[in-house]
Amino acid sequence: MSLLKKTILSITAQGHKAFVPYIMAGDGGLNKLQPTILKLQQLGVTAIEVGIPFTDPVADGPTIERAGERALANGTTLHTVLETLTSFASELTVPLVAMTYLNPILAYGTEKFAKDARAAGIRGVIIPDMPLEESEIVQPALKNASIDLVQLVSLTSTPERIERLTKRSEGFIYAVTVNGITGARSSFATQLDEHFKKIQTYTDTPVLAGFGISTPDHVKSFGSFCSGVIVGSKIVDCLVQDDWTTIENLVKASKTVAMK
Ligand SMILES: O=P(O)(O)OC[C@@H](O)[C@@H](O)c1c[nH]c2ccccc12
Repeated sequence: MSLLKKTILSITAQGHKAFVPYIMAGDGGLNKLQPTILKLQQLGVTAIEVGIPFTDPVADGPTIERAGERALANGTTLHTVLETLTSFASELTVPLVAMTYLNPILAYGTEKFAKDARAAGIRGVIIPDMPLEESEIVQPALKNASIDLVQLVSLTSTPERIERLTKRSEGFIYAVTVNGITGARSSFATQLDEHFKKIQTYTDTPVLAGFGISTPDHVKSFGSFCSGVIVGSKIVDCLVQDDWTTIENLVKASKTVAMK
């Protein structure tokens, strides 16, 4: 079993929920990356999703898009992100998951990417613009480096597709909670619990909810019917404002969820 999957399952076995913050590497400068990651792991997060800035982030809402623009403006590249992560990889106690579009990986070279990413502490990759049918482009190289390829399941996927994505997803299943792009939201569609429970019937790989989650109450309500949550835009905002209290309260909520 992969480290990522094992890590999440050990959290749920303790009666807690996984909490995976998303950060944009290079937002505020790459010298912020090490202190931010070390502080997040100290707060007890399960894994950290590290975004690689990209010029054409089609799945991203305004908060993450602007964070990416700031990171690109100060010269952040996939290369410099991996180099920075590698410089403190020995201090990592949680697995990192890279969120990147396909182009930067292809430009870097898939074999080299997999090897360097692994040395940087990356144990999973999310590539939102790469359809399942094309995963052969990167999967063999990732497999060689023991890096999971995490699949995104959308609300509008057909049941057959959901089953296929779920069975192929490694590490965890990224279940998207809304139709649309990333960004903090105040409310969600009803009956999402049925959708999430259905996804979990196909596999023992944990299902995590992401998109829009931005309050401790969201963390608790999604956590009541899946294995945990991913929080992006809200974390990115808090980091810009240096608001660690809000981040701490979100993490705490994942440790006090009651299963329905
Ligand atoms: O920002 P939100 O709504 O909290 O959603 C998480 C999301 O930002 C993060 O997982 C992510 C950032 N960019 C993505 C692109 C595709 C899928 C997921 C992502």
